[in-house]
Amino acid sequence: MHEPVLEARGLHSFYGDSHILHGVDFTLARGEAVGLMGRNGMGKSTLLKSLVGVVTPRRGEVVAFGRRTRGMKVHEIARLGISYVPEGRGIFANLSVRENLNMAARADADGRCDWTFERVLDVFPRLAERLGHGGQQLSGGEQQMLTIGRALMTNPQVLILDEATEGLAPLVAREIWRIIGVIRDTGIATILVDKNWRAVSDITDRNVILVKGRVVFEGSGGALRAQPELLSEHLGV
Ligand SMILES: Nc1ncnc2c1ncn2[C@@H]1O[C@H](COP(=O)(O)OP(=O)(O)OP(=O)(O)O)[C@@H](O)[C@H]1O
Repeated sequence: MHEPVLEARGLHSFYGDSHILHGVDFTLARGEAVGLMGRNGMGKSTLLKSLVGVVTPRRGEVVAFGRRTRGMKVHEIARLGISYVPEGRGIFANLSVRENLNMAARADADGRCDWTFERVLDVFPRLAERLGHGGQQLSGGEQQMLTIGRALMTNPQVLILDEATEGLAPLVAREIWRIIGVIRDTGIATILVDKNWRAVSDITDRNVILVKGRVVFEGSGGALRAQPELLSEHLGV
């Protein structure tokens, strides 16, 4: 296996007195795509937020690119090469598509700029046709594309997508899945959370199921499909 780029070791995270993560271990290797699954409220978003420093774990540690992140600020962790796209869309509604993309641009931690404006537009031909449009003029699917495009403009080594297809029509969601597949093929390590476990596991190398803040399964899409009882018990399908 490749070296880990992001790791959680024995994470315990809380909101006030609510104990949400109960000793979660999680690893993402360089270039790997991992699906994070589980029913509503099981702690998926909390794990993502703990990995990127939005939530500070009370116990355990997060290691990003070999560095312990405890005490680091959210933007400092991001600068190591992690782009986190939370639920909902992170664009500037009053700026154009072009401005939204250019604003996000930065080199990676080694000063490399593999993802240029042009390359991002190659992945999102739809955005290329709407460069002058304001964010608020875009459809939900286009806003999601712009959100992911902005994430790529930061030249991340790790891309974390929480519910990227939420609320999108099936055809639009399918286009987003195609794009996520293209991004994975470029070698960016990816963590995906999405209600559509089938679409997730078609793309990922490995999948992790969380139940009440604990990892109960880790395996390939094939292993997941071969255990329908897991799917019905933990994913409600
Ligand atoms: N800011 C918060 N303050 C208090 N409790 C929270 C907060 N955010 C989430 N929770 C609670 O923490 C638990 C885990 O939520 P989390 O969002 O991590 O789950 P999830 O698996 O991502 O599910 P969902 O798909 O519903 O977002 C839930 O019980 C939720 O109500």
